[in-house]
Amino acid sequence: MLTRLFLRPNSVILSPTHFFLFPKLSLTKPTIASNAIPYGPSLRKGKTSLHCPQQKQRRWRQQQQEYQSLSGPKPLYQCKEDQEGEKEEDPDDVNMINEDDFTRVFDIAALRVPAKDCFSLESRIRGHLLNWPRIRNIARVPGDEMEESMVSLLGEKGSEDEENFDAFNRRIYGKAEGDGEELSPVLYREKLANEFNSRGFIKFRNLAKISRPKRKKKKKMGGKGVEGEENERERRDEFSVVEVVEEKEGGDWRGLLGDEFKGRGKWMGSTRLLLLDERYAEKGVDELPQAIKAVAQEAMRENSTTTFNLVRCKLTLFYDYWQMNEILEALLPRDMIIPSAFETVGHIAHLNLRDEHLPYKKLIAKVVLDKNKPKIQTVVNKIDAIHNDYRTMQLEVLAGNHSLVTMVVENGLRFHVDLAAVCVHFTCNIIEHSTEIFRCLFFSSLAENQLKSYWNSRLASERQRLLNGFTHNDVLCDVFAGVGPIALSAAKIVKHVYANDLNPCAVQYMEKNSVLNKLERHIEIFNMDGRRFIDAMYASQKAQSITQVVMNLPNDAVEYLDAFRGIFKYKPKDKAYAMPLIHVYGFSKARDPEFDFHERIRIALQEVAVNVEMRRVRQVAPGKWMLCASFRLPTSVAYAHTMSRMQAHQVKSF
Ligand SMILES: C[S@@+](CC[C@H](N)C(=O)[O-])C[C@H]1O[C@@H](n2cnc3c(N)ncnc32)[C@H](O)[C@@H]1O
Repeated sequence: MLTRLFLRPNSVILSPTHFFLFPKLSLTKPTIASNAIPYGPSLRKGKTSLHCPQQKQRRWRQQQQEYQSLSGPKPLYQCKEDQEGEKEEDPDDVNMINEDDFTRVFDIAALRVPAKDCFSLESRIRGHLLNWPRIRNIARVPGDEMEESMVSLLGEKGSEDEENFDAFNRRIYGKAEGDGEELSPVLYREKLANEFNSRGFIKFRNLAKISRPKRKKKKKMGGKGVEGEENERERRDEFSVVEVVEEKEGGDWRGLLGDEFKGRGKWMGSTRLLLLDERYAEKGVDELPQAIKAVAQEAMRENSTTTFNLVRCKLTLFYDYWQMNEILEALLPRDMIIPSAFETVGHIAHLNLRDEHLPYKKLIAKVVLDKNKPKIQTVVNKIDAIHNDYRTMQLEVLAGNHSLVTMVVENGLRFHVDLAAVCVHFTCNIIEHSTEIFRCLFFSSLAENQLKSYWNSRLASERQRLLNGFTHNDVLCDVFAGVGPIALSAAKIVKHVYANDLNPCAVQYMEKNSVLNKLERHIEIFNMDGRRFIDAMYASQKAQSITQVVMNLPNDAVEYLDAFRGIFKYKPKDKAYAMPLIHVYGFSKARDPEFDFHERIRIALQEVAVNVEMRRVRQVAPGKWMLCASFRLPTSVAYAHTMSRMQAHQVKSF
């Protein structure tokens, strides 16, 4: 999977000496005058706060340290972070990110409205609401919540009679309906029995549900059950807090909207805050737009008990609120390109940092990790140029855990990919190095210096397209199968698959993955050179059954097409063999990539393949395309008696 971020020069104005040290900037002043700042939330706006819990904790730690230096003996309690704080400051140290410095407090205004009306009001005045990304326009008011069932027991707001409280009393203490006398235990049990049937409560449906929770809904972490939803809500709310700092007296509202808008002396029912657009932060009631007043008046007319209040609020956005690019913009030097994308393989994020990023690699990785948890657990970066035939390069774990064994799920199948054995650095081959981030990985451990396995998440949709062309009558040959994303997915569809790869580790993983996905009976796996594999397949009885061949080694696959020359040369010509449909991948930098690729196919086959279906898979670098050509093997090639120049060369050198 590719995660895209913004690609733009860093626009934060920081002094060069402060570039990395955004956290060391003044905590009390916004970094830039807010009038120069665009609309919406920004780290360059708002106030930093010394009153949020994290800030308090930090100050407490500072005080502890001061105390230590003054009084000599260490305090009895010293937290782990304090101990770590004694280390010398390392610019590479990921702890350089001080999350508190990303806390911003914004003064805003809000309408305090009855909870039951908040959604309809929100949709009617949406254009005047805050509408900040990831911040809900409707906020809860801590302390004035009451359960719906409790409210219905207490009765409608404003009703003066005591009846509802009697009913409430009766439910709790088991009093009789009319006289309020307490029931005898026998009568009370009988009354309760009437309220049950065999499946649970009749009157309290919700209680009945609680008493019989559905098992599936009991999932804990991230599940979509009741608990999962609650966790999700908590998580979503963690990055921001809305607090009411001042309630405007209702006098103004009374003048504008009627007598009901008076101060909140007693509990008026559950309420919600409708967060108003930032431009109304300092406005009074009479300065609010006519549209808001009209909606309030109308709601008032419809229900005389409805009340509205204009309140001043503090919206605090924490480190968790800001997106990766915003944090990096603030941390990295001015004019530096913000790392724009990373590739993921299971729980691992792979960065391809430029040289200029290297001094900040741990910082960048920490932000990537923080902002993509829990899916991403490890962040790695290429640390060396591609330097051999296999175009291997070394990767370095920058942040998170060092586990590089991961699992990728594609097409409902699970694929184990072992990115390295034990060492922090590991070698990985890529098909082609370019300015673009990371293409294909052929991972291997440094210790063994051999390929581990290959995975390219970017080709998932291409693989799907290919799979759509297979039917259960097909027999497939995957010449360069890797750990088997095409071969194993196809094994679910087609009659049989013959899969091959030169890399023994890839083959080992392909075998493991076939067992893991219970497909071992539908696939036969080989470990040999692609050209030999084609020869072996067509020299055997399997030749007649093969209907499709996939050749996905984009740098070289086309050169292997010569292996198809003469595959049927010893077969009787009168027997009509079905020619396989070949899907071959390749790169082209030519101005006309399709023509160029067609030419290379023609040279390898020494024939012109007709009806070639050519498509551009994706652009892998500026001016460079990955292509896929699908064509039926020409009969003249299959029955050819002359060898291709490449085959002849091979025989000679052998
Ligand atoms: C681009 S990967 C394709 C893997 C798989 N088809 C996929 O989509 O993930 C190419 C694979 O070809 C293998 N390979 C490279 N040279 C080979 C050769 N001469 N014969 C057979 N396999 C080879 C590599 O080990 C690698 O796993």
